[in-house]
Amino acid sequence: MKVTAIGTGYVGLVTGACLAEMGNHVVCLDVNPEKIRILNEGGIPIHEPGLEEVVKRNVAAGRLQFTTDVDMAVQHGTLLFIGVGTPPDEDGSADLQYVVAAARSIGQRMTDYKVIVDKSTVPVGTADKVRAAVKEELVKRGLGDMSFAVVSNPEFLKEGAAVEDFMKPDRVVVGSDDEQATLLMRAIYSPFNRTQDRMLVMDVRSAELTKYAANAMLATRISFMNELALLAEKVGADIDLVRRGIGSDTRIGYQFLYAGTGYGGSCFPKDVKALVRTAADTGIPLKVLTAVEEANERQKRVLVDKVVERFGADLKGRRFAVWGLAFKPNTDDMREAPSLVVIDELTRRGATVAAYDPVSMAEAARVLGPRDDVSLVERAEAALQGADALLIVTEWKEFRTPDFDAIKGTLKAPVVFDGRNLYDPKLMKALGIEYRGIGRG
Ligand SMILES: NC(=O)c1ccc[n+]([C@@H]2O[C@H](COP(=O)([O-])OP(=O)(O)OC[C@H]3O[C@@H](n4cnc5c(N)ncnc54)[C@H](O)[C@@H]3O)[C@@H](O)[C@H]2O)c1
Ligand SMILES: O=c1ccn([C@@H]2O[C@H](COP(=O)(O)OP(=O)(O)O[C@H]3O[C@H](CO)[C@@H](O)[C@H](O)[C@H]3O)[C@@H](O)[C@H]2O)c(=O)[nH]1
Repeated sequence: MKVTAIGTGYVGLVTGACLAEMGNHVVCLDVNPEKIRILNEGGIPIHEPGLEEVVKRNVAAGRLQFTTDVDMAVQHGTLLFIGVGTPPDEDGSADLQYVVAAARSIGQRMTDYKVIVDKSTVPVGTADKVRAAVKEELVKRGLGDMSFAVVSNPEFLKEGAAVEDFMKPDRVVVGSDDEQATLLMRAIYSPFNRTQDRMLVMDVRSAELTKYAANAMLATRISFMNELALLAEKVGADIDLVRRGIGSDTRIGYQFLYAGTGYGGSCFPKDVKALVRTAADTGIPLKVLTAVEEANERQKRVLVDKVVERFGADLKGRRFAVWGLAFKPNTDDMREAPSLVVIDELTRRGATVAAYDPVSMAEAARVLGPRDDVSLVERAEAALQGADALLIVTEWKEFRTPDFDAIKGTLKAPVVFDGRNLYDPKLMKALGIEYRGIGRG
């Protein structure tokens, strides 16, 4: 099939590459010429395990191309996947300007039947807005009768595992009110659907809400555990044992129950906000979700609260090693990363920071800019030099079994604040390391 992916970010590029891998002919369009230049020169603008191989293979096979040429891209696809950003607006609602712009650019150029697929995370009712924008452009061209469909197909991939998630989805949600479009969606997803039928076809509004419901549920689990971790500390319990204890109940399950430094990334924070906003506008305030967001804001500060408890509120003259800058492992993405709050809170109190991350050093340099109070170092051990304590913010694999002797020998005093509960408190005690995790009373 002929497919166009509009937007070559995490969602658009992964969608385009994975659909090409299944034999489709895919054109990926972006308005950012720099991204398209990198892709056309064989590079990948984001860090995503396995993506480079898929892209290279399909470019070489002539099934995948990248362009800024909107005319060509719109003409090419029968299915046009919109995967552009939907950042939070000032009031927390999703800013739909990029989605609507993409829709208009289709309406301004299409000459035959198209299925326009909303893959971006968008509030209920967006498909109607997309339909109206396309129609308006067609009417301007005197083509008001031209047939097209708008389908909702929210994406559930996780960064750091995007290719794997796309290739082996738990489910493919399709919101469609158009029979022909549903058939085409079934066809495009059939290779991902072979062992069992993973496709859930529903009405458009339910599909749009499903995406927010999934992220909100996962964020709720995390905030719930983070709050419980605060309680565990006070009552002398260990949140990790509590996690195992409840996760073993199949009704609860083990996933997304890790207490930490708060959820970050480009999705949970903005999607929780947007759903809270939609609900408030509708007159159905979501009280649980409002609390989820508040708990998360507090949680991002918990690690520094522990530093303050140990070293005092005035951190002038202190230096801290920070391990982990990306919002989670296996990505270089720092959008809404808890590390940014940790660094801000430490430096605001007068401390200096030496930070290390296995892949997001370039992104960190871009996001943080040149600063006297933050140095980005090339090796984890280098961050420890002259530091009063180590703070672990992201649970990269290479931090799981570090050289504890080196940590002890290099820090000014052996103090570790572990925002991801990577180590056994008993082991740390035995090693003579002062250790503070999350929720380990
Ligand atoms: N990142 C994720 O893990 C993830 C997962 C599921 C859903 N989503 C949702 O998917 C959407 C995209 O997220 P992302 O992380 O891939 O975004 P991103 O910021 O990485 O990429 C968006 C891309 O769209 C491009 N773009 C903007 N307007 C355009 C236009 N009119 N035509 C062509 N290209 C245009 C931008 O230049 C950018 O390259 C969001 O709604 C997000 O909530 C993201
Ligand atoms: O037990 C857990 C699990 C996750 N997190 C944090 O939660 C955030 C989000 O993690 P994750 O969900 O793995 O990453 P994302 O790439 O943001 O993926 C989420 O957001 C995407 C965009 O909507 C969805 O497609 C995915 O299904 C959804 O998991 C990160 O800061 C994690 O550190 C925890 O604190 N504890």
